[in-house]
Amino acid sequence: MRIDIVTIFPAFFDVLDVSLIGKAREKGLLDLRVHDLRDATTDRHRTVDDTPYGGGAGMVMKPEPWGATLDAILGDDAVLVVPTPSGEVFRQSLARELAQEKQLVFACGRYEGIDQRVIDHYAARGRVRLVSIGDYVLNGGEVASMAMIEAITRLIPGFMGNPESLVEESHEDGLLEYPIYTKPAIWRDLEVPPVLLSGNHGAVAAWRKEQSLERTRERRPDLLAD
Ligand SMILES: N#Cc1ccccc1Cn1ccc2ccc(-c3cc(N)[nH]n3)cc21
Repeated sequence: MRIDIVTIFPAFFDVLDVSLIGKAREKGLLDLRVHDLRDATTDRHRTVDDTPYGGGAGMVMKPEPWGATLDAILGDDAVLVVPTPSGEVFRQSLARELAQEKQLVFACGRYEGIDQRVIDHYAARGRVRLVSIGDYVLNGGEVASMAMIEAITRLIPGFMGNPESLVEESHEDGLLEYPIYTKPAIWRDLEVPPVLLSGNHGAVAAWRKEQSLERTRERRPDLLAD
């Protein structure tokens, strides 16, 4: 998979050189490129924003630098992902869907957002997804893109050392994951549930399923509503 990130803060993504994403890049599983939007500006001040038509507070990102940058990097079957507070909510199902794509391009806006004509132009020529990571307002698209990139890339075959660990995670089966424990068997007078020490795999599986259901009922009843 190829992932392109367009941002005015390219250094924000230096962290993607480490951890599993860094290893996936070394293994050739992931071709990740970060682009500085200001490199597509043509004025001395490398201007990327201007005042909004119709008035109002804040600044709007100019369309020209976006057009020049996206024209240069968008492949024919790329998906342009635009983080925004006013998008569809990012869930595990969308992470799984986007993990199947050949190229994702993340457009990280700042200020009050990107001139609408950029979205309209590329939506008329290809696939654009406007995506929110939750009902709260960030200062830009970088944090949202980082969260989505981590959720997506960990689903790429060969990315995680132990693919089994992906199966029983929260949200993979529509439920929250069960409680987990490791040694020691007793810690500060707190014991590990005896079933987990029983060696009875069937009983362990049944207990874990019940725990997932109970946890989901308590914390996220919305996930159980049809
Ligand atoms: N747009 C906008 C906007 C609108 C009003 C006030 C502040 C902003 C800041 N902003 C600029 C770019 C941008 C990108 C994504 C988010 C974002 C995503 C989620 N889930 N929350 N916030 C915010 C972003």
